[in-house]
Amino acid sequence: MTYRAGWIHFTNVAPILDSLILPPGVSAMTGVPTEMNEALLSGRVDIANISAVEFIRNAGTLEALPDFSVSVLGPVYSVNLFHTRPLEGLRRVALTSQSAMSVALLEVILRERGLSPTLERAEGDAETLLAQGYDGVLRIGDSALREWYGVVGPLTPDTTMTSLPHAGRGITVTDLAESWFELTGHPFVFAVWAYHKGNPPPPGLIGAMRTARRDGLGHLADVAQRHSRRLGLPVRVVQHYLWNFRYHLEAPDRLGLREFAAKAVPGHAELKFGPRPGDAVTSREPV
Ligand SMILES: C=C(O[C@@H]1C=C(C(=O)O)C=C[C@H]1O)C(=O)O
Repeated sequence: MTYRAGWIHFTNVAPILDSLILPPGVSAMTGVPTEMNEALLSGRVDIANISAVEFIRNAGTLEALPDFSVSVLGPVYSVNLFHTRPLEGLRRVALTSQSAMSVALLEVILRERGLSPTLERAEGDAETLLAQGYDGVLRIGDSALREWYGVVGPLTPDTTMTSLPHAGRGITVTDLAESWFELTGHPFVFAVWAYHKGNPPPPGLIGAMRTARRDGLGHLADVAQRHSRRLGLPVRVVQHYLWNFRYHLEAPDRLGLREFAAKAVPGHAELKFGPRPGDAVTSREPV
């Protein structure tokens, strides 16, 4: 029987997915985070990189690969609240329906600051929605990265990219992963690769994913070059964006994930991960 994989195909997963060669017996489809969350939970796919908050909410039935994540320590550049008033003055915030994780993260950040603006689902780019009367717009993924650069760019050759939140054109960009770091000092885990307990991916798929990640991270300049053309962004911006991610769900990432789980989904079931590379079950796989 075919094992069905579902991939969120944002640029931040390119260092893993671009050179992935699926082993025989594995199929793949792609979509935005909320589509992949739904596809995994409804059983239309067997494994997917899903919003970490859905993994936490469904921890009773799901398990995650032990060494794969989309995480950052500090700014992420592509999970952004674009706003025209200070956070304390926000009244109406538009939320993208593509994302579960960023909405849950925004709720935690607002709650920690004692803020409770009206949150509404609304689609469109940040500047259009701001012009329509929203004073905050939450955006994720490639379009959020492009819109961030549209607000703060162009970077000059001596600009460093380490001082968010950024502002420009009357708009402030609050990077939610940076807000999380300021709040907790932990990395923020956006995605994990989850599957239903009892239905783990074939070892050949996990091995192929590890090989692809090693290849992608080893050739990051090429990945950045390719995607900078597609995104219409300078190569150095895309390269910085990509090398800033943490793809291995290491101990600090797990700490951040657990901290987020405690804040966002109190009473959740224990988070379960598959065997780590080197454990008996996967010891035949390349690491
Ligand atoms: C950092 C990002 O992470 C993605 C954002 C997700 C979400 O918002 O639900 C889910 C998976 C991540 O890969 C991004 O795409 O901007």
